[in-house]
Amino acid sequence: MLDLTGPYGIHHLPYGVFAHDDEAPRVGVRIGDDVLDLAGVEAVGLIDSAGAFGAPTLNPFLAQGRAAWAAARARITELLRDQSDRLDGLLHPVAEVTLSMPFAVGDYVDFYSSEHHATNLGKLFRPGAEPLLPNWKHLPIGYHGRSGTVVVTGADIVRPCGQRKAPTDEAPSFGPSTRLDIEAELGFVVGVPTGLGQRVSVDDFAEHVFGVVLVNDWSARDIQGWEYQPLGPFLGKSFATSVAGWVTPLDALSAAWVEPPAQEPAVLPYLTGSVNQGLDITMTVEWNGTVVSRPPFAPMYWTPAQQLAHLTVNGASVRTGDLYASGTVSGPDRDQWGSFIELTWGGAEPVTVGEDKAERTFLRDGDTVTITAAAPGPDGTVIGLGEVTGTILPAIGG
Ligand SMILES: O=C(O)/C=C/C(=O)CC(=O)CC(=O)O
Ligand SMILES: [Ca+2]
Ligand SMILES: [Mg+2]
Repeated sequence: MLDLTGPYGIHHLPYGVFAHDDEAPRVGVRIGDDVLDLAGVEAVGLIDSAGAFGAPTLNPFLAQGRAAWAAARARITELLRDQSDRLDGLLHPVAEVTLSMPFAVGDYVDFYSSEHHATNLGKLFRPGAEPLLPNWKHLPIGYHGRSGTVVVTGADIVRPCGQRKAPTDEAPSFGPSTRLDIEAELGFVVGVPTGLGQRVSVDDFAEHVFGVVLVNDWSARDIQGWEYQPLGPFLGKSFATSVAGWVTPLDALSAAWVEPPAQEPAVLPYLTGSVNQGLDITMTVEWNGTVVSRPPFAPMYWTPAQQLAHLTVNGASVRTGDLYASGTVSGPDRDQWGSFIELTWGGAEPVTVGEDKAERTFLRDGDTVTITAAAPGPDGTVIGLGEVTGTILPAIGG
């Protein structure tokens, strides 16, 4: 029996790319603990995606736009409700498939939209200075990341090497990062592209963005702390960024929209709109199996629609498969912070993790971090987002 009511029930239907046995990777939709092979469903004539579901990435489907996304979702819902035996052989247990990158990442942008995270990092990176810089409440701060190093959940993360220089060091040194960290984030996946010179208004967000995916923006704080001024993060974050294998369509999140925090001072008109909402999503961060934090997305200061409006206000185009991440999701309370540099306050206050109750400040080789999340679905149901996991491997050639 298919599980139609759980966190991956019929109200959710996230898309991913999977391979089963020796078959080529193709698009599937998750239902409970199973994956429905949508390329197979199309091959037997039960759905029509103009071939998009046979592709090894979601990109062709993402490019089709909101009407096609809605039609596919309606048809898949109908087929699963019928539980027709025509789907026999097209459902595979999730445990028996291999997930690959769900979409080919176009450009990758990382924002910095949690006031709590920005304040904490300001205090840790720039002690004695005003933690929030003067521009922070006027525009969603972000930087362009490295799309070629975005990897899917389960990929091992090799500890990066680089230059670092603590304020007390006389000169920089080179070696494996000793302050390797995570950042729990929510990513937004662009479906419908824009041309050069075109802006996406706050109200047009849902015409362009297909859905959301959990992100772990691995960060080497020692490398970052030395290199980041004045141009921002570079090699301290570009070695790897992990995403979950399942992309949750916005259409599944209709019950999760919430009023975002009030913005004071008032923002410029291009950052306003009649539909400008936050999402009631709560993440769970596990370090070697121990839950160390539950970051809430609802208090994020800048909304995803404002982020996209800002990203395109200068006429920069977006492409199908572009990924923009929210920035680290940290809430007001200590057990809601989305990075270890915050949770251990710069490495000064270790946390206890794992079965062996080991003390940790930053990541050690062999450590595993897993991020999941939950959001309200329609009629009291729950949407489970997940999971993005990665294990740290020793540095190479340090
Ligand atoms: O305040 C800083 O200098 C640095 C902040 C970050 O490292 C955060 C970042 O990558 C953006 C985010 O995830 O919020
Ligand atoms: Ca980040
Ligand atoms: Mg990264």
